[in-house]
Amino acid sequence: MSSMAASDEDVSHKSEDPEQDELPTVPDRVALSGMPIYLVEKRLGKGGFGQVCLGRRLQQRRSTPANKPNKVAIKFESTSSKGCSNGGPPYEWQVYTKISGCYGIPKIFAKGTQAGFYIMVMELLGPSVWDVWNAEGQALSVPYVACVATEALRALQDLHDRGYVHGDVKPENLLLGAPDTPDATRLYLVDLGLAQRYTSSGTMCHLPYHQNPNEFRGTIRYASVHAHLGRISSRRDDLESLAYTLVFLLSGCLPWQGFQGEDKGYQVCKKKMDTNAEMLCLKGWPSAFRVFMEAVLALKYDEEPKYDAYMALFRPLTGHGASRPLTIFPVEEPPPKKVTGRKRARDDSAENTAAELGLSLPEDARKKARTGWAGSQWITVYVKRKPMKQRYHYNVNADRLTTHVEKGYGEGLLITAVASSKGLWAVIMDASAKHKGQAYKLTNGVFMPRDWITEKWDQGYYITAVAGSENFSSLVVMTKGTKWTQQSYKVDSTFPYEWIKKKWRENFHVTSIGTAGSPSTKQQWAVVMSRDTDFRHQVVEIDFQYPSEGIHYHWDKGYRITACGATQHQAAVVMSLPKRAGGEPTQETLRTGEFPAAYVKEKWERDLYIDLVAYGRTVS
Ligand SMILES: Nc1ncnc2c1ncn2[C@@H]1O[C@H](COP(=O)(O)OP(=O)(O)OP(=O)(O)O)[C@@H](O)[C@H]1O
Repeated sequence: MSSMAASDEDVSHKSEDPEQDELPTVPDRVALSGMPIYLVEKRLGKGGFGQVCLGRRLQQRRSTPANKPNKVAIKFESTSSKGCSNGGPPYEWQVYTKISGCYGIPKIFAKGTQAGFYIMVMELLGPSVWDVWNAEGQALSVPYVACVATEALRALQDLHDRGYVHGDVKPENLLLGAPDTPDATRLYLVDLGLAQRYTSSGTMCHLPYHQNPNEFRGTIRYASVHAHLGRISSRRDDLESLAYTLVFLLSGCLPWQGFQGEDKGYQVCKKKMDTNAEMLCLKGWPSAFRVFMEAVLALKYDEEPKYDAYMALFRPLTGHGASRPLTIFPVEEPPPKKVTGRKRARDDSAENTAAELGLSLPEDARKKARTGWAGSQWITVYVKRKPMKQRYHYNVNADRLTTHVEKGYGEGLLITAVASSKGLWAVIMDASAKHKGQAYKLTNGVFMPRDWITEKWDQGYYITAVAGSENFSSLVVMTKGTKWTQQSYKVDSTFPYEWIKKKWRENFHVTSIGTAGSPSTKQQWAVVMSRDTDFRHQVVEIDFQYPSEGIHYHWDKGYRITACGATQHQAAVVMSLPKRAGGEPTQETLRTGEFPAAYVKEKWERDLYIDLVAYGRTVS
């Protein structure tokens, strides 16, 4: 079973030296009911929670029944291991039972307990693709990697059809068959410790989308960006991990290797977002690898991957007949085309296959997919309201701010949203709130002026909007007469999701988000949470780009955006369900390079008013 966030940057990452291991001593023979006795011989491998040993049948038979072979692999997991759920057998057992017979998954002959171990007797396999990659000088040929691709895809297709995602696709979990057997060139997918259902077991419907930022499962090097961001697993995640695995096997490295430190996962995820398919797939490679990568990176949460089309991309690269490095799933193959100029024709065929199979992304979709460069934009959120007066000011210098705000106050307007871009301020004022008073503070180089905020809290004001600039100056707006009964805020260099979860349990909800700093300084988030709001439930969507997919998903479920903020690395959106169901306001969002002055007037004509504004990273 894999650890929660296994780090695997070291190339020589598996020690097989028994001197260095502190693993519990396993029995020297295994006798499970219905099975012959197996003598336990050398250790074949070990993982986070268990060890796998060779088992040799005590009384060997010349011809053995397929379900009681002479040699097996025996996986031992201590009954007190953390990997065993609620003191019961390892979770992986359940998964193996549910998916038995799946293509490319090793056979399980027996499961049982003996001498303080959960024991699983399984089909004996050979070295992993990682071992082969290492033995071959840390790079594998195109035909070899194309075979790995087709076989892994076929196995994943079957696994996904059974309602499971693997959750940890990587070279170490792709094993060849046992050496010196007819299966020695077959590929198997092992380690189902992180496998999860992505459909409900009863209805087989796709599980609803959800993001739990900070929750990570898998292996950092190969994990999908969605896994890094805590989105619940779906089929696209296995395919993204497979795409990274293929690049690793071909090139010998991935651009995000080498990050260290506490925020390694964050740095790796950011680098993945900053790297597009073209950057990963080197120029001389057949285009199938790039086309596959582009297609899987563009998959939606519940979209069914086009496995057959992906396999069709790689098949022509696997070689023919006996020259093929691995056995691949047999399909009727078209005769090889007669071509002149071999390399060029091969590349064209991948592009053509992609187009025929609907894999090529149209140019506009390509632009929306990971572009490989980070860009900041204005995010404005509009809400439908009864006609009212609204004013916006943008590119406002600190010296001019008071003049604009006091003028608005004179007209009976209050500040409802603020933002900062390139040292200048944006302020939205309108007549929507019927509050009893407002105060604001513009600081110079101090993000969130604690003393002033505390003083205003004592006078019955609550923070209703906040923004920060690159040099940590901040604009804090506090309003009197909200229904809230208590307020708390947190300033942190990473998005404080754990703190938010704790406060949710205390009946607080996020009511404002502000950010400050720049990539050259430290970036900071300020999240304000208030008690007794009108919200019933909240979710957070956070990404290294504007989290459109999550926003649309939650809009459909009745959630509306009620807070948003962005640093120059990430954008976060908080969406809420109101306590009173029904009547959710119409909401629209806009992302623009410049402040959307021209669009705002158009929106006003449709009674859509700016509700929230932020400036920060929206593009990857
Ligand atoms: N059927 C098998 N035949 C031969 N070797 C095997 C077999 N299954 C596993 N191994 C070897 O044992 C190692 C550990 O197996 P596995 O990944 O299933 O254990 P794990 O405890 O779940 O590991 P991890 O913590 O890395 O996820 C594998 O990397 C592989 O080298």
